[in-house]
Amino acid sequence: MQIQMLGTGGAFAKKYSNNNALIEVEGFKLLVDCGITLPRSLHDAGYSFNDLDAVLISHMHADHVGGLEEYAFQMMFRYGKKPVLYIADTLVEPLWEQTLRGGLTQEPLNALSDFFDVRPIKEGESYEIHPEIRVKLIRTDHIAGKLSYSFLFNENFFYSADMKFDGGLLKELIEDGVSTIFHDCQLVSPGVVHASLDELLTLPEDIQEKVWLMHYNDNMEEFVGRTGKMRFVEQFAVYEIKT
Ligand SMILES: Nc1ccn([C@@H]2O[C@@H]3COP(=O)(O)O[C@H]3[C@H]2O)c(=O)n1
Ligand SMILES: [Zn+2]
Ligand SMILES: [Zn+2]
Repeated sequence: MQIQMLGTGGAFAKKYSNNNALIEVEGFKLLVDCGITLPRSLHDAGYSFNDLDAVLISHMHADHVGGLEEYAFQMMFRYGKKPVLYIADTLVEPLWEQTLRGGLTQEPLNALSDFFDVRPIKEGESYEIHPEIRVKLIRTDHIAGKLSYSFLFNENFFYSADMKFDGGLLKELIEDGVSTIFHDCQLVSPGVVHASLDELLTLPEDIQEKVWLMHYNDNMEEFVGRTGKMRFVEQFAVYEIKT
């Protein structure tokens, strides 16, 4: 599968767009998270919302869901379609009640399912999004009292939601055959609600070799050469992931 980051920035980054991605297999395009800057970054990458086949959501922060209102409106009023939305079953209600309802509600439209073809998925179960794209949600720790789910694609590509450092999970994933990890990274410690670079540098080198850093702040260039064996993912570059 191919992955192109439409943005690689942290929530407050201005040089880099929100940390959202496009996964593509055989022409099928899966958007991974849809933040505030996504409508612009999707356009800059040469795509329209109508080019997307589905969206997958990790958690309720605006850099991950803030572009969904425009996605819904464009699909309804410009293209006359309901986009397919994969989301944890536990986040379906919060996405509507706490995030989208204010902007999208209009008589007689007053439910998430009026705008999206909602496909709720359960943590820990494998789902086929496309014959060549399977996803499993792994609940990972981000903010107290807030659910957040990282993604395991095709049993061997781990894409972190925003998450605190969890070295035990990363070691387990590698033991289970994961060969590529895209991980959020707070460059300056403490990480607080993200994995910090210092924490990620405590990983053994054979794991670091498999780690690509994303969701970074505008000072990323100061850290080039200071990330051990880990590499930065670059906005708009296309990466081929062997799965
Ligand atoms: N307890 C919190 C909550 C949030 N934040 C910051 O707000 C951002 C929201 O998007 P994010 O990408 O999860 O990153 C969060 C922190 O920068 C934070 O630093 N501490
Ligand atoms: Zn974020
Ligand atoms: Zn977050």
